[in-house]
Amino acid sequence: MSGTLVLVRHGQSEWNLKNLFTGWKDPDLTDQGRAEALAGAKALAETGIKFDIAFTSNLIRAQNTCQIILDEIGQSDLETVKDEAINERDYGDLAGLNKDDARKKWGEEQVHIWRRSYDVPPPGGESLKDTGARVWPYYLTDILPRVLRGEKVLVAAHGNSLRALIMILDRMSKEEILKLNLATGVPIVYTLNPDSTVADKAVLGDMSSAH
Ligand SMILES: O=C(O)[C@@H](CO)OP(=O)(O)O
Repeated sequence: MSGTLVLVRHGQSEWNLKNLFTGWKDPDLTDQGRAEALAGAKALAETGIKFDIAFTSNLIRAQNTCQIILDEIGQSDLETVKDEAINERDYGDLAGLNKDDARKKWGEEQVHIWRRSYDVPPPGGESLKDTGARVWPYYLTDILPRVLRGEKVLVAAHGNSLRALIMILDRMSKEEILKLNLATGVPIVYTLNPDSTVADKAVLGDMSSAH
C-alpha cells in the first residue's frame, strides 16, 4: 500500500523578514508567514487530503505553520509529534547575523557555501550533512513506517531540515542540492512506493521565488 508524505517549510518568520540567520533560534511567524501557511493549507484542502498524523520541530514557526494547516483542513486536534530531530540546521555563530552583512564580511561565495553546500558547516554550526545525520534516522524510524502503512503524514519543518530529507528522497547529488531552495508555506506532496522510493511528487504552489 502506498502512503502520502507532505513536506512544508514554515511560513516567513520574523527573522526571515529581517534577513537574519536563524537556525535553532525561535522567532514566530510574521503576518505574511501566517498568510503563506494558510495559502498552503488551502492548496492541500483542495486535494481533499485528511492526515493520519503530523510531525513538526520544537520551534514555534514550524509548530504554528503546522497548526494553521490542520485548522484549515478541519483537523485541529490531529495527533502532532514535536521533535528537535527535524529542527532547522544549527547556524552556530551565524545565528542572529544579517545575511547581507555576512556577505560583506566573508564574501558572497563563502556565505553561499555555508548556506547551501552539502558538507561545509558554518562556524560552530551544522552542515547540511550534519543536519541530515539527525533528520534521516528520525525519518526512517518515526515517519517512514507510518507512510509505508498507507497513512497520510504531514511534516511541517524548515528549509534546511527539509532539504536534507529531499536530497535523499529525490536522490540528488551534492552539486544539485546547492541549487535547491524551498519556498515558505508551499506543500510538496510525495507518494511513496512500498519499497520507500518516490512514486510521485507534486508541488502545490510556486517555488520560483525561493532563494
Ligand atoms: O536562517 C535560517 O535558519 C535559514 C532558513 O531561514 O536560512 P537559509 O535559507 O539562509 O539557510
